[in-house]
Amino acid sequence: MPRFSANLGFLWTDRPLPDAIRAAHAAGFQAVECHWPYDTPAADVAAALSDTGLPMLGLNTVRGNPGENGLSALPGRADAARAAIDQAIFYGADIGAGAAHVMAGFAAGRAAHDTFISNLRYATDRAAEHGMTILIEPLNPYDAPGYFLSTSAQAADIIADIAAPNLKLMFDCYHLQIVEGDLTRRLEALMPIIGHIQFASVPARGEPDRGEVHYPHIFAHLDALGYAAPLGAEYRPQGESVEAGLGWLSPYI
Ligand SMILES: O=C(O)[C@@H](O)C(=O)CO
Ligand SMILES: [Mg+2]
Repeated sequence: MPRFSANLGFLWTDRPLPDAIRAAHAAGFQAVECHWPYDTPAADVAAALSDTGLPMLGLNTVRGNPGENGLSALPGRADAARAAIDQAIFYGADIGAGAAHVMAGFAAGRAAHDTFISNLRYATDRAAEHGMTILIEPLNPYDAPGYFLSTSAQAADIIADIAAPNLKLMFDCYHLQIVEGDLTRRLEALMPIIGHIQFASVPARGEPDRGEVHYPHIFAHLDALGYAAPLGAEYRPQGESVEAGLGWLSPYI
């Protein structure tokens, strides 16, 4: 049976993060994940995770200055990128998070590639000290025009190049349906390097029971492939509340 993680960067954003964790638990999610939890004391997050028994699957490195979307592929910004990596890993270790998503940023070209590789080597080494995984995520060019990492092939090449056992692909079905499609075969092919899977309807990025992707098929197929980790519900609720749109979850709890 598929299991699900509530992405608290998009779900229950109307309340403090510890309360969002409790709401996810009450709704039947089996894990949570977040984007940028840094304004909340780690002890408060850890307490909510302990109270509910939910694991925190991951968090993101900070985006950087206004208008930026990550720092790790930006030439000349290694100090800031590595501070962001350290912050994510230390905060993640304090709350028992399994992974940190290292955000590349808006950049292109050889220097950006080399910078990203260098910062990812740093990140995988630091994360290994805490038993954590580093994730990289291709983003679609409608939501993130100019983002350095935009295809699964580019991510796979980087992962092969670095060859660290704790560097994995964040396969966001929403982004990759837009960029590449063929989700069923692509999930199968990339399974050896996938560290986390996220989903949302396409194109609206809402609940998964609408739009151009038939997620019951994707969820069942992943289950049949033996993928047992919780799948990340990273969507913007389209209705009155998160709870009002959770009909898609009920067959699984
Ligand atoms: O898909 C996304 O946008 C997120 O997973 C993320 O971490 C970058 O904003
Ligand atoms: Mg995502």
